[in-house]
Amino acid sequence: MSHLARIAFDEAAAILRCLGTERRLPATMLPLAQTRGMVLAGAIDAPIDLPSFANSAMDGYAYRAADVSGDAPRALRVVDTQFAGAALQRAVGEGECIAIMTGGVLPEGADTVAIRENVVRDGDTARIPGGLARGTNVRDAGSDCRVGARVGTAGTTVTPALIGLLAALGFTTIPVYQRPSVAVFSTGDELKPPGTPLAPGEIYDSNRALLQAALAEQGIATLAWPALPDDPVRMLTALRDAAEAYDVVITCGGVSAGDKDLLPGLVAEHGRIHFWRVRMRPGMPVLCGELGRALYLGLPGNPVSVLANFHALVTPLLDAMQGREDGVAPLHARLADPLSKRHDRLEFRRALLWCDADGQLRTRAHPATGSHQQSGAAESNALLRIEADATVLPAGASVPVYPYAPIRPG
Ligand SMILES: Nc1nc2c(c(=O)[nH]1)N[C@H]1C(S)=C(S)[C@@H](COP(=O)(O)OP(=O)(O)OC[C@H]3O[C@@H](n4cnc5c(N)ncnc54)[C@H](O)[C@@H]3O)O[C@H]1N2
Ligand code: MOO
Repeated sequence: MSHLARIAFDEAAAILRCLGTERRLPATMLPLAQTRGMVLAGAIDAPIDLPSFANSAMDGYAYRAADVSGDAPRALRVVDTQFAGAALQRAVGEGECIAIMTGGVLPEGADTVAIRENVVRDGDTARIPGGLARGTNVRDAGSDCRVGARVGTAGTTVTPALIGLLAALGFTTIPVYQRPSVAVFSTGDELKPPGTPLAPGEIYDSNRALLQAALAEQGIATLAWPALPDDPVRMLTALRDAAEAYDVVITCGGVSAGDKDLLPGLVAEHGRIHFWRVRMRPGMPVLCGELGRALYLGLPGNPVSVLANFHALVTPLLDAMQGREDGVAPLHARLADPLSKRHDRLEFRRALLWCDADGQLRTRAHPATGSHQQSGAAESNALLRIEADATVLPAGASVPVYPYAPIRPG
């Protein structure tokens, strides 16, 4: 087998970004409501001013500021009512005002709105308070964004707030990169689906559920295949089928040094290996290659290795395939306690990440370091990156952290 072996983590991440960029998925126009979490495939400029007309920010009375100069109130004649959604009714002349509702078009001539609660209405007259600056409670045309302004940039993630803005601008469809299709397989004779009885030596397949949930968070739905047995013919048949139909095939288990760790040999013989084993912990035995038309990633079977490999390597690959430029980047947090490590691999340690009362991000490594210890992962919310050459880190040191669950106040 000629392939890269035991490479540095950053080299593996760079290879995956490169493979993902080479396999960038096509752009497509999709209805706005379907695009949350996807990546914009082109720049978007505002086709109109927003708001497109000057309007009232409050329910009240629109008038000319020049008519109520000084601090004394003045009675103005109410000549009309302007509702939101109605075309402009009539102009405001000298000594006049128009009752107006929030969002109503600002009548011609008017430049200021006094809120209803501060106005004394008596039949056809309204006593407007003095002292309001011209323009008070008026939302000018283009005060949100101007026609032609760049409101979306290619490579950025579509958020609910952006969807709202684009809807306000009248868009019904936008260009986004397609999401990759991903097939997920767990492998191992010892695996049983949760909910079924276990024979001695058997365990529940938890990696498939973990991977499916992690992919679902990224908007990628996966099929639930039964776990593959450690049988080369059945493995190869299933993986080849998946490789015909999916952009990425992910397996977990069977990539280390055991007698039944068959995947490196199968991929070398029937596909191509880019690299096998990365100097990281956990997740060291990870395998990356190609099968048929699909990219292939073989994650090790230990559940925390799956979690670390998924966030550190799979996500950047999927991001690159979608042209995402605002994806995974570490935050920096201060260590609450000192940390030490005795090996020379880069380590992703499960950690608690929180924000203290001073607005400082803080982190504390979870004591669990075994890659089978899932409770430590479920209790944590971030992966703390400890560089390969670091042995001791003092309390207060700034460290990169990758959140994988919500950050709460401390
Ligand atoms: N002699 C060596 N032994 C091991 C090495 C090594 O380099 N030399 N590497 C160790 C490391 S590090 C890891 S990580 C594991 C990875 O091994 P595999 O990828 O071959 O995975 P398996 O042996 O199939 O499984 C490992 C472990 O995880 C459990 N497992 C597997 N699949 C699932 C699943 N879907 N859900 C829950 N748990 C699963 C499996 O039962 C094993 O306990 O190898 C070390 N050994
Ligand atoms: O590298 Mo393995 O993933 O530590 O347990």
